[in-house]
Amino acid sequence: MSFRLQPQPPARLNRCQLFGPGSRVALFEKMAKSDADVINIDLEDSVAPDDKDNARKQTIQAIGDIDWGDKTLSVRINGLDTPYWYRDVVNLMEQASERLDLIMIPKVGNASDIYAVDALVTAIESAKAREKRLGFEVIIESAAGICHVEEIAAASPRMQAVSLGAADFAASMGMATTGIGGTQENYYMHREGQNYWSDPWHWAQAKIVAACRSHGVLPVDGPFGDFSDKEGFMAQARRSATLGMVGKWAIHPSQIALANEVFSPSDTAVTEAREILAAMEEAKRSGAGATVYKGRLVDIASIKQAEVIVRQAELIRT
Ligand SMILES: CC(=O)SCCNC(=O)CCNC(=O)[C@H](O)C(C)(C)COP(=O)(O)OP(=O)(O)OC[C@H]1O[C@@H](n2cnc3c(N)ncnc32)[C@H](O)[C@@H]1OP(=O)(O)O
Ligand SMILES: O=CC(=O)O
Ligand SMILES: [Mg+2]
Repeated sequence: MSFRLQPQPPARLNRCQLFGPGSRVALFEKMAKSDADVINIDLEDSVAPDDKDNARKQTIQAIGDIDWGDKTLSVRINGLDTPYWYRDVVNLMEQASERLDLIMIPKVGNASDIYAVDALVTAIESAKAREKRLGFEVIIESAAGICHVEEIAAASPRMQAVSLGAADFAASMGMATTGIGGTQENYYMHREGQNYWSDPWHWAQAKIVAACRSHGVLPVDGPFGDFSDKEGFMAQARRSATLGMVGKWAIHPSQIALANEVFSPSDTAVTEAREILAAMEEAKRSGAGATVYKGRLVDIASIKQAEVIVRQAELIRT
């Protein structure tokens, strides 16, 4: 127990982050018109090395030219282990319009990675008299990243969100799979002739959620590679939402509606949350700390649970 209150994460929607390569300009308008809350233009792994300069130029142009509406606009820069990242940051900060909201830093391993990017961004922001403070989101996708996730979440006041990147994470951990997220064929318990599939991503997700919630940062589930498997995507997203994550990436437009559905509380859930708050108000008036709602215990902790759902519903409505 701590006397410090848990900080609130940024009050913005992050149900779906739609990715598209910075080298595919034809996708930008489609991304802008989509129903995703966050747009991630990628300069990293979906862009071939020979295309990096061109993708960066096109991305900078599109940030200013395209009407991105009220979406959160983010660019994924290259990793700090490449020769590209500093040029990504310098050119974005010197040349892109202030419409840019966030940069996403991939493959972060510790708080010093964030510190290095923060130092560069802060210097350019000041030199160029940029008025809007750029935010950061990062991907946890390595063994080092998951070991240091708490210091990473706390590394800068610019930090807004942390995603789990299942593909690189699996590679870094030496996991025996080429799948990106979801159920893994060989990860099961066996009992009395039956196999029961378990969730290999669970512990990493729970660790990310705890680090984010401790430091007022949004926890997000990353990519689900098989975009033909809608049920698999939904199952993965529902598990993430149940653990406390606020959204999931879409690597194809067919995944946007699925993510929005899972990460928007249903009308029934919102009605129930409001009824719990009303029941607790009534209990408080009669001097009780606990009461019964639909045959089950609700108490002061239930108020906080219900408030999470009501707050989310209000964000969607505004
Ligand atoms: C592990 C990681 O790091 S994941 C993050 C990095 N990866 C990415 O950014 C990849 C993002 N996704 C893509 O590049 C593409 O969706 C691909 C390569 C997977 C598939 O692309 P395509 O073969 O063009 O897909 P498909 O033919 O099914 O597209 C259907 C429609 O959706 C459009 N579309 C495809 N991808 C996107 C996208 N990311 N955003 C918006 N629209 C898109 C297509 O232009 C097409 O539009 P049309 O009907 O007007 O012609
Ligand atoms: O960058 C994302 C991943 O899954 O790797
Ligand atoms: Mg990755």
